[in-house]
Amino acid sequence: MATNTADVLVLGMGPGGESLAGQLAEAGLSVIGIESRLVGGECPYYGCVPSKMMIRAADALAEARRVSSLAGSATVQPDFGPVADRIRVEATTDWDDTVAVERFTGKGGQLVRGRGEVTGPRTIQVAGEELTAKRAIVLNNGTDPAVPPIDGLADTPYWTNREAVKTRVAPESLIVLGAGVIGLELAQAFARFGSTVDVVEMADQILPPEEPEAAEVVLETLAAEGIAVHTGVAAERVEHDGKAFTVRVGAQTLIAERLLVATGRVSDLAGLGLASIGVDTNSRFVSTDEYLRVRDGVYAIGDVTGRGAFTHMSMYQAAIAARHILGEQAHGAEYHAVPRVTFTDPEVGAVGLTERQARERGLRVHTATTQLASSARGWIHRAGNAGVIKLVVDADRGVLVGATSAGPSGGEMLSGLTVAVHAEVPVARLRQMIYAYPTFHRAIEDALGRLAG
Ligand SMILES: Cc1cc2nc3c(=O)[nH]c(=O)nc-3n(C[C@H](O)[C@H](O)[C@H](O)COP(=O)(O)OP(=O)(O)OC[C@H]3O[C@@H](n4cnc5c(N)ncnc54)[C@H](O)[C@@H]3O)c2cc1C
Ligand SMILES: NC(=O)c1ccc[n+]([C@@H]2O[C@H](COP(=O)([O-])OP(=O)(O)OC[C@H]3O[C@@H](n4cnc5c(N)ncnc54)[C@H](O)[C@@H]3O)[C@@H](O)[C@H]2O)c1
Repeated sequence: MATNTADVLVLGMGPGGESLAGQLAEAGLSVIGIESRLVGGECPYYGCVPSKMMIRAADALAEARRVSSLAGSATVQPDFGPVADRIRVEATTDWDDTVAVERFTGKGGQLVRGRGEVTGPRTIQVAGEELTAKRAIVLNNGTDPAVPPIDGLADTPYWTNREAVKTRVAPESLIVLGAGVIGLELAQAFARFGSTVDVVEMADQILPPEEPEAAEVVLETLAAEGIAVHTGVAAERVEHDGKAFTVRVGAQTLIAERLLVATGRVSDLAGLGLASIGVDTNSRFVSTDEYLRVRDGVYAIGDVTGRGAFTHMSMYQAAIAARHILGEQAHGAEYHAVPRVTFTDPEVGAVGLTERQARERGLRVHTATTQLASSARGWIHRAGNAGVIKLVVDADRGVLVGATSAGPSGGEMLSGLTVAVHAEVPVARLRQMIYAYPTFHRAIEDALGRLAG
């Protein structure tokens, strides 16, 4: 068996792995990146970027449909072709990672293509070769779509996000399993292109981890756009007759041209060989310390750490781990102000704890909510003004520990709230700030005024 040695081995080149490997190579370390599919990972080829291109186009259609209530008339004839072209040509170069590979090798890195398996604290086996790390190995293997064991499903040509972003046309009809982030973002985007959409969610609330008030405003908009959302029910059987899917959900039978499975993600820790370094492979995630160390000389970054499956988390952790590997002064990772945005319309921006999470932690909690539609800007905006701001305060410390901004630009509105939660700015100081008129974010001042104390 051939051997190859480098300072650092990076297993999986998702957004964090690619970034870390590049930083270390530029700093002069020898780095081998190991990637079985595409350098850059899920986000640029199957995730964030293509889905947001779909959403950008779908939002343009929705805005055009709002013209009639504001500015005369507009005729809307959706065509998914330009979106499919943009995804293929601009976003993914037809799912070819040559540019990303050259970016990495241009910094001095070496790429080994193949499925790697950890065989010890310093060794990874890939493509018949045993690679050895002199300084560290970094795990950035990410996740794959989870497919629930629903009777009949495995034998059908269902979509996950990976097939959905490759479609050339919006299906006539679509059933989506899972009303989480992926399910809802894609359900609304396709519906705006003319697909008839049913969403099936096992939990009683859509976007289960988020505030119920935010889920409610999203649900109202989805319903107004004709999307049928079935909550608190599970699909019991799936069939495909060569043309259409039939999904049995309780007493109902749903039929559609396509079925999208968006029921969460999984990582195969056992298949990755992590038992060889003492990781519990029955667990969903790999635990790390504040410098992203699993153990001495082994780091993990990204979705597999279970700290939030977001590109910004993977990149944040990559920067900390890279500094630590280089022996530079590094701040440890903090997770009290993790921002996240669901890019539905209304967008749901959220940071830190929800009210439920804060109460589960035993905090004495005050909350306040305000509806965007009744703010000055919301009233002016009119069509598409649904939204809510919710603040969660640790009453004993007088600081925000969580906040949600659902509405038009809910993700952009989040920035001020993220600063407040991250820096633990006292609520008393936030009340003394000036909020520009008439912005959506001025509604934060209204919510602060509604807080007790
Ligand atoms: C549809 C969709 C939309 C999304 N939208 C957003 C968004 O808007 N904003 C956001 O922040 N996040 C979004 N995400 C999440 C985001 O894509 C991930 O959090 C992000 O990709 C970070 O993942 P990662 O770095 O852990 O690894 P990944 O991107 O999952 O990459 C891991 C890489 O490791 C490789 N790999 C795995 N095992 C091995 C092995 N044994 N050997 C070799 N290579 C291996 C894989 O092939 C893959 O390329 C979205 C995800 C999806 C699916
Ligand atoms: N905008 C973004 O930042 C963005 C976008 C997409 C994905 N992501 C990341 O990717 C992760 C995965 O997304 P996801 O939407 O697949 O997972 P998710 O965990 O967000 O949602 C999955 C949903 O499916 C439901 N579910 C599970 N099994 C089911 C079943 N058998 N029938 C019906 N419903 C079922 C769950 O209750 C849950 O609501 C997210 O957690 C997020 O971190 C982020």
